[in-house]
Amino acid sequence: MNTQNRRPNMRLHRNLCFAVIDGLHLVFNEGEYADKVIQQLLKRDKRWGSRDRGFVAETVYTIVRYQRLYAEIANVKAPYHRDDLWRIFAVWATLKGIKLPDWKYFTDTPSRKIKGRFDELSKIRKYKESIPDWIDELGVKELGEAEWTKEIAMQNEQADVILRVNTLKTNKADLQLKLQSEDIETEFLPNHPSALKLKERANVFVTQAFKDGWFEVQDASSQLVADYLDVKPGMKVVDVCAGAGGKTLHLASLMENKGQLIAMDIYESKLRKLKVRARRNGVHNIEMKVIDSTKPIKKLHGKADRLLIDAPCSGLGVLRRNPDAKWKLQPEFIENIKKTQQEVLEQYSKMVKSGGKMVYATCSVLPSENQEQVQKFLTTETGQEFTLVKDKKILAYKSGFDGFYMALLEKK
Ligand SMILES: C[S@@+](CC[C@H](N)C(=O)[O-])C[C@H]1O[C@@H](n2cnc3c(N)ncnc32)[C@H](O)[C@@H]1O
Repeated sequence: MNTQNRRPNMRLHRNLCFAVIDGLHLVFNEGEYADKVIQQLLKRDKRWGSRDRGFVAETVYTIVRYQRLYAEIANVKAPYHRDDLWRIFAVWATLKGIKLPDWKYFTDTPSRKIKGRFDELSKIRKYKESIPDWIDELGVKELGEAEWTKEIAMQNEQADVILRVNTLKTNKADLQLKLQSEDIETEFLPNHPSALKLKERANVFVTQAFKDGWFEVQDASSQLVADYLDVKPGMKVVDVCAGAGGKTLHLASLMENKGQLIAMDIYESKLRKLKVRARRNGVHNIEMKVIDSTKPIKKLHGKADRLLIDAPCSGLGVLRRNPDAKWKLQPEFIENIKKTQQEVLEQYSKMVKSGGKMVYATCSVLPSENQEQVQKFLTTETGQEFTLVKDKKILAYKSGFDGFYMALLEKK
């Protein structure tokens, strides 16, 4: 785990630590999203170099990841007073072996006691991995003790940055060279035909290659979804939970910009983001439709060669990217989202034409959101028209990438 990543030579800088404390306050006490908070924090001081920015981002993320463990060791309870946040920070720094400066926030920090408590609590998974009791129980129930223990440990690791090359504009080798010219080293990933992995973290969004639409940032597991749908140029393809279009853009590349790609979502704001991304990617064949009634769906009944249902889910496969989800998720949300998953399968699958195919995917590792949903769907009246061709369950601890599920179904 991260806490054993000791950095004894690191010096703490006051303004960076203040930024971390402010960020933790916003995430823990104001319920803001960690990624948004970090984005804002990094704009705070233009003089910060990449190391400073890295410190702020990584420290906030790590403390959010290990909130329960650190708060327990620091003996503080939410909502956290500013002094409590400093105590949590001191726990993080002590466990990393960082020498605490003589600032007033750190007087009387009991370093030996902190290490002792850490050793004790590390024997208990819900503290060690810093998860609410109910998520721990759910994980064990769904995946079994052994598998869950490994999976949740991996879900606490920092995720690699993976790019997907936009083959409408370039190829992997040229992208690699172009990034190299901007001091960003990458490597290819076996079994992921469009992926490049960054050897070291870097802000890729400021590169010319990104501005020119040569790549998108997309995890390696997520990149397998569009491939799974087996699209061909010229087809009519519907991406019905398109969001901001990570997978829509990939589908457009695989379709070589030929054919019709309909991106739908219940939120217009998300589709607007897709519009901007599509322009940068040089994608011309996307039509966007907001689902504001059953009408746009019914109009497409029996029309699609391919359908992607990238369903809303618990996100329990992507905690590495969204560590705050551990604290934001609620059991009722998961129960409700499972109902939505059945509904979207039932309603949207009607868009697939006879002989057409559909992929149901989630970024969750829970069988109850994945294979069990597909099995349940296959027993319904609509589902009986489909056969399951294949499915893939990706666990982060086995793959090294996000936890994902995808099932390919064919309409008879
Ligand atoms: C997993 S996210 C999609 C991510 C996106 N496909 C991507 O690759 O970037 C699920 C999406 O489903 C949308 N959604 C939620 N309920 C929906 C519904 N009933 N019908 C259609 N879309 C829905 C959400 O707004 C969200 O954008």
